[in-house]
Amino acid sequence: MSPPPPSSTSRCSCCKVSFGFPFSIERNSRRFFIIQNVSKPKLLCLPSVHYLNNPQRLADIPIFACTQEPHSIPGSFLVHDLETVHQLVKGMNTESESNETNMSTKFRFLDDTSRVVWNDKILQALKQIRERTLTQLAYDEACMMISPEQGKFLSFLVRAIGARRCLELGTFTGYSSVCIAAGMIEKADSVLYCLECNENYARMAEQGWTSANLEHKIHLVLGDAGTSLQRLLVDKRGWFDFIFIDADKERYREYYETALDLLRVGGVVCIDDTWWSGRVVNEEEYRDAETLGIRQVLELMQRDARVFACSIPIFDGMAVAYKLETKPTHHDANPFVLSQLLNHKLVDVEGNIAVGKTHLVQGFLSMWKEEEKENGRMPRVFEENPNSTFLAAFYKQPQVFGFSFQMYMLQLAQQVATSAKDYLLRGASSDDIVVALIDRSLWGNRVFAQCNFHLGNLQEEEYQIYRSVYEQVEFQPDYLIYLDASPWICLERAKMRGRPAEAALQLSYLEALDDCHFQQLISTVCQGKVNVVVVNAHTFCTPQQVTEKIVRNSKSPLEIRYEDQDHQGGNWFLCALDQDCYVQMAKGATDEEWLQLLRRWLPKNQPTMDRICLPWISHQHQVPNYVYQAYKRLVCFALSSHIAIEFHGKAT
Ligand SMILES: C[S@@+](CC[C@H](N)C(=O)[O-])C[C@H]1O[C@@H](n2cnc3c(N)ncnc32)[C@H](O)[C@@H]1O
Repeated sequence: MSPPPPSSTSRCSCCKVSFGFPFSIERNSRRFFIIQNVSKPKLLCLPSVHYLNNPQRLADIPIFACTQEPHSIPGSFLVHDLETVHQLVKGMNTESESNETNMSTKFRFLDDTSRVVWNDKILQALKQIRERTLTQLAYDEACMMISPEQGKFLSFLVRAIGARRCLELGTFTGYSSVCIAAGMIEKADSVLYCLECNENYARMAEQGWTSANLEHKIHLVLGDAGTSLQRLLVDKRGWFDFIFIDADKERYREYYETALDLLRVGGVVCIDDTWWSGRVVNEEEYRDAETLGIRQVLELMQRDARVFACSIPIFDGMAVAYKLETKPTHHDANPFVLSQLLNHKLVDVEGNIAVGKTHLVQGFLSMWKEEEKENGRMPRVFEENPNSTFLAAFYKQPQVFGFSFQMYMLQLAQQVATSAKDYLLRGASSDDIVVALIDRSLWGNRVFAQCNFHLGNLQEEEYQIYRSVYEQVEFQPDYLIYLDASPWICLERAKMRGRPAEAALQLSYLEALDDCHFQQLISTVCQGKVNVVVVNAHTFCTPQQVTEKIVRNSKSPLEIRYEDQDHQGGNWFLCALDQDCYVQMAKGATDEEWLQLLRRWLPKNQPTMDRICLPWISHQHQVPNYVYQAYKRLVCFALSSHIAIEFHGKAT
């Protein structure tokens, strides 16, 4: 029998059965073809890669036909020509259905070996999931499942890298999740997080997990995958061994970027449907959001120095990438930041004296050096350079020089702001990279004035004069990068850099400054007019770390809420620590240490931490100094980690 003419559907003249053969790769990405006119429904599985290569030669397409799971079930077999398919459909070839020798020897080999990991319970559960999905859902929906050979491949990958911490985006009715969980090594803390937004699908998946006896390893996270990923980033950065991306294609690039953040070095990310029935390579005809989404992620992976990636021609295509150990380089972090986020922007870097602002802006500059070569122009740093004799005199006799020094600094800060704005204005229509970085601006100037007022270095009338002049200047940066470190650390750094003018710097002054910075930071975040990025600077932070935070903040701004009433839940902080611990935290803890502390106080079963309640404490409250210092660091840690804060007991 000669092959039917190319069309997306054809009807067999003798048996009147409709075949959904994908003659035209552009039109049909379907992978399963149910032949209906037979006693039991049959499944034909056409690996799309074959018709991608040679869509017209149907006789060359291997067609797997079976009653249950293709390739995994005894009795499935390989059909090499259409004639056999026709015979099958007409019931003329029942013999071959039970003839296992017809099965591809390669697939049999895989089946047998995978049995070690996939026990009968798993196989049975997979079969049920596939059947349930095909019978209970519309055909087009059911086609979203990965194929059995992909399932095995996922299971294999997971086992090969010894994955214990896995994540899946897009769970659907549970087929791929069972394959992944089945491949995970058996440890008490092995876990697969499944992100799915459709509750109906998730319930079906849960049935499958229970039948496969895997429910104890799987944690369902219902909701939008993008939002769930942001929550996971709070405390699961670099944590996952394996991530499978199979949710909405439009957002593949975003998912891939976040997945890389969540993945440990040596971890593997796997992306499904990357061939997309050939549409990804047909740019002229296919510009829909899904195809573009897949194309974008592939383009990114091709030039991504963070991974070793490869494309697997299995089913509708998969891309697999292994996360390499990379030193943060100029190349990693900034192309996006430069072109998409910071270009033509005013970026204000703030923080206490000696917290590491200059270190950071210099880091930014060296990161941009390559661009300078290409563009002939480069981001500029603007900073105040006060007269060092005057500065030293102020540190020695703050009450004498307080007002005059503050007004002098205000005038310098205004000049700096004007130059930075001019620079941006001049470069407004330029294609060059134009970023104005300010190493402390009017924002910080105001903090200093307020602090000197509180310390009695400025009189009431003097402070009023300062404020009336200050308020005449309009200044609003696009980004405010706030570096937080304890006053102890700032003092040590000031001593280390050994500027003569700072020789008389006192811890009490740095503490008072820290307090005023903190108050102003909270109120700036609450006002929500400026994009604030908070960074834990207890160790010098790199431009790459800051860049990551900027990217993150641009997607979801920091959040602080107030509750008028005092709330029991917020008081844990005050009774949580012993004195040693407070002192240690007050001096500056790493993000990891803060996380450990917070985890001790969270309900055991809460998988992520995205909001904390805290009592509102200010320097007026009667708490020991070390408690207050630790408290400020904790708040800054939460902001730097994108944990939303609910303050209790503070009037708004
Ligand atoms: C292609 S299917 C996944 C198939 C599944 N991996 C399997 O093999 O059975 C895509 C799934 O992603 C889910 N999904 C789509 N967009 C999502 C989003 N933004 N957040 C969470 N899930 C999403 C859909 O509801 C659907 O269940």
